[in-house]
Parts: sequence; structure tokens; C-alpha cells
Amino acid sequence: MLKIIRARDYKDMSRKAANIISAQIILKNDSVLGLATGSTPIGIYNTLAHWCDKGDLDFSQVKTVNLDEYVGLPAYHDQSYYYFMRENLFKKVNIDINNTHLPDGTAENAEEECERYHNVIESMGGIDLQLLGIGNNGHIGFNEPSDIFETKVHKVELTESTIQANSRLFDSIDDVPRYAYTMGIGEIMSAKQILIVASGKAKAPIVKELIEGPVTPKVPASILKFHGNVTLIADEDAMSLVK
Ligand SMILES: O=P(O)(O)OC[C@H]1O[C@](O)(CO)[C@@H](O)[C@@H]1O
Repeated sequence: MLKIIRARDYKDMSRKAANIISAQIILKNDSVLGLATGSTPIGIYNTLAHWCDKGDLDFSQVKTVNLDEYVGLPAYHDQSYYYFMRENLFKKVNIDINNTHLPDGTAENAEEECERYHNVIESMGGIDLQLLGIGNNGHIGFNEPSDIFETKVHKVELTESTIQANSRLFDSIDDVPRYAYTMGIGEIMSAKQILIVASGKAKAPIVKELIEGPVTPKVPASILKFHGNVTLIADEDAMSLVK
């Protein structure tokens, strides 16, 4: 069942989500956090960094594993998710960078990279708290709408809708990578706790679909309704189409 927390606006959503992540770290200082990229979590990461800076939060034992990475982008590329995580969180908190993990977008062998990344997640003993954004088409990580739920880390061809949405961050749409590595639905659903965040009017149709629609691989996020401990934090704009 999906627990729903309504937030006033982006700032309120960010603080509420940061509070839950912070509680997780306080309760278990060596928590494994599953982390997400995209515009939505930036306010959460800023808030966590601020609390860490004030000495209220300690990342020294925290381990992280990210959802996804573009195929073909090296870590130093400013649109790689490695770069995003470093700029928005890792360099601002006292985390040991060796405890942070993402798929390697430059790996030569895709199959081996998927296997390696799956084993990284397993070797950490699973994810304590997984943070998720939601794509306009219902994707989580880069699990795009499909006929099946892919369970394990895999290489995925991005949909036109995702390429369009993410082109805002690249010089031209032709620069957006066509493929990505992503955690599978199985690894995401194995997390002990899941937090999914949504903000803004553009997310209102998919948030309505998530809450009111059926569970189907056509809306990958819908599977979350089968998880035992999942919370959606959405602001008023994102909730504006929900009855
Ligand atoms: O938070 P945003 O930028 O709307 O992105 C939503 C989702 O899309 C992605 O950016 C990938 O397209 C995910 O990483 C994110 O969860």
C-alpha cells in the first residue's frame, strides 16, 4: 500500500523527504541508501548537506548505491549521474567516496557491467532506504514502460518521452544518450523502505495514474503499491489531479 504525504510545495516536499532519510541515518549510521538523480531530489540533497554541515547528520559510515547511469558518459561528463551525485551531494557531506556506487557508463561489456553492479548491491546486504523520482511516463530509475517488469540491473533503450524530457539538460537532443544502465524492479522492490517524491504540475497526470491506476509494467512505478513500506511525498501541484 502506498502511504501518501501531501507537501505544500517543493521546499516542503524536500524537507519532509530529508527528514525521513535523516531519521534512517540516525537510526542506523551505516545505512545503505539507494539514491536517485533528476531535478526532484536536488532540494533533498541540499537539505541533507546543510544538516551535515551544521553537524546534525553524519554520513561517515553511510553507503550509497545509485539507480542508474547513462551508457557512454564518463564520470567527468557534466551530464553523467556520477557527476550529478558528486556535485549535488557527495562533495558536500562527509561521505567516504569509496562507499558510493553507480553503474559505470564507460564499461566495455554491458552484460558484465550489469552483473557487476547487481553484485555490488547484493554485497552491501541490500538497500535500507531507496529514494525515487518518477518520470513523466511512470519510469523509476530508467525502468521504462514495457510489457514486463525487468527484475535485475539491465541496459535499457530510453523512450522518446524520456529523451525529450532529459534533453533540457543537454546542448541538443542529439547529445542525449540513447541507452542507460538501471537497477531492475526486483532490486528496487527489495529495498526495506522506499520513498518516492514528486513535485510540480507536469507530474500531476502520472501521480494520478500511480495512485488511482492499476499495477502494470506500462507504468513501472505502479509496482510500488505491492511494497510493504513505501511512501509517496508529493506537493500540491503534483497532487492537483488526484480526487
Ligand atoms: O526529477 P525529474 O528531473 O523530473 O526526473 C524524474 C526521473 O527521471 C530521471 O531523471 C531519468 O529520466 C530519473 O532519474 C528521475 O527519477
